[in-house]
Amino acid sequence: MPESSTTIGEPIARAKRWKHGAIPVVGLIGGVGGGKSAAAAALAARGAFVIDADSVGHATLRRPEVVRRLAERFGDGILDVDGGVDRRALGRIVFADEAARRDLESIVHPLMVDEFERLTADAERRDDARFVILDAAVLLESGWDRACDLVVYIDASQAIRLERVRRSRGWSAEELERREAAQWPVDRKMARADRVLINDGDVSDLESQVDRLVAWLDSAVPPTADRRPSPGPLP
Ligand SMILES: CC(C)(COP(=O)(O)OP(=O)(O)OC[C@H]1O[C@@H](n2cnc3c(N)ncnc32)[C@H](O)[C@@H]1O)[C@@H](O)C(=O)NCCC(=O)NCCS
Ligand SMILES: Nc1ncnc2c1ncn2[C@@H]1O[C@H](COP(=O)(O)OP(=O)(O)OP(=O)(O)O)[C@@H](O)[C@H]1O
Repeated sequence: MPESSTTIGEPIARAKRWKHGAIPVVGLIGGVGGGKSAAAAALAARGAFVIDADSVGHATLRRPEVVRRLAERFGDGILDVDGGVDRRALGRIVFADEAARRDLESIVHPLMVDEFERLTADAERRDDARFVILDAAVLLESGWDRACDLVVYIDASQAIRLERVRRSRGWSAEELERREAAQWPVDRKMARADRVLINDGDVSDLESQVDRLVAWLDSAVPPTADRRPSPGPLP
């Protein structure tokens, strides 16, 4: 009997085709409130392993050494009654002052990147994850796209985004503007994307585009230096 390269019952190692392993890491970007997290939830329901950068950021703010460094830099006014970081108070400072935001990012981003790497390695080890989604509004601004294989942009008009964040988060137009001013213009972000999903309709419309995105991702091949996938809407 010919010698088999694998033993029955032994998992067949998946080939490392992408930057981190057998499955691609897909960065999810878009304007504030455009629906990245909604798209990520639909992708998770279709087998994606989702890394939510906002949640990773929130967990980082709970680390005692981070709380201490932030209080040293921004004062005790950013602490809540329990001595944790009051995100509203910190947000008021950093979305009004670029130097302050850069200081916050220099404290939390390196720790967030460590966590992205840890979670990505976890996902690559699992055999049930179809791809990794890194849902991160500031993916391009922070250079995190360099760790991604592909980038997908979730588009929605400014008016729709404002209506959504007003309803879901109680944000004013000024709050949305302050956060947008801290990010690249939407056109610049979209120009970097390999694929664009239009999220101006209802959730079922978004989900049908996510179905097409998943089919496209399943057949995607790693881009090379001289060959990126042609950017544009889904087929
Ligand atoms: C400033 C903080 C305390 C405000 O907390 P808050 O609960 O109000 O907002 P949350 O973290 O949920 O972010 C909501 C949205 O704000 C925008 N935003 C958050 N941080 C930034 C930033 N550094 N630059 C630009 N936009 C940002 C994004 O669109 C994000 O999706 C918090 O956002 C933070 O610690 N930011 C630094 C870490 C970071 O860059 N996180 C964003 C990862 S995408
Ligand atoms: N197609 C849609 N129809 C109705 N509501 C939607 C749709 N897409 C997103 N929403 C809602 O709009 C709000 C903002 O969406 P979401 O949180 O996904 O945006 P985001 O791009 O992740 O925002 P951020 O930039 O702050 O991370 C949420 O309450 C979400 O449920």
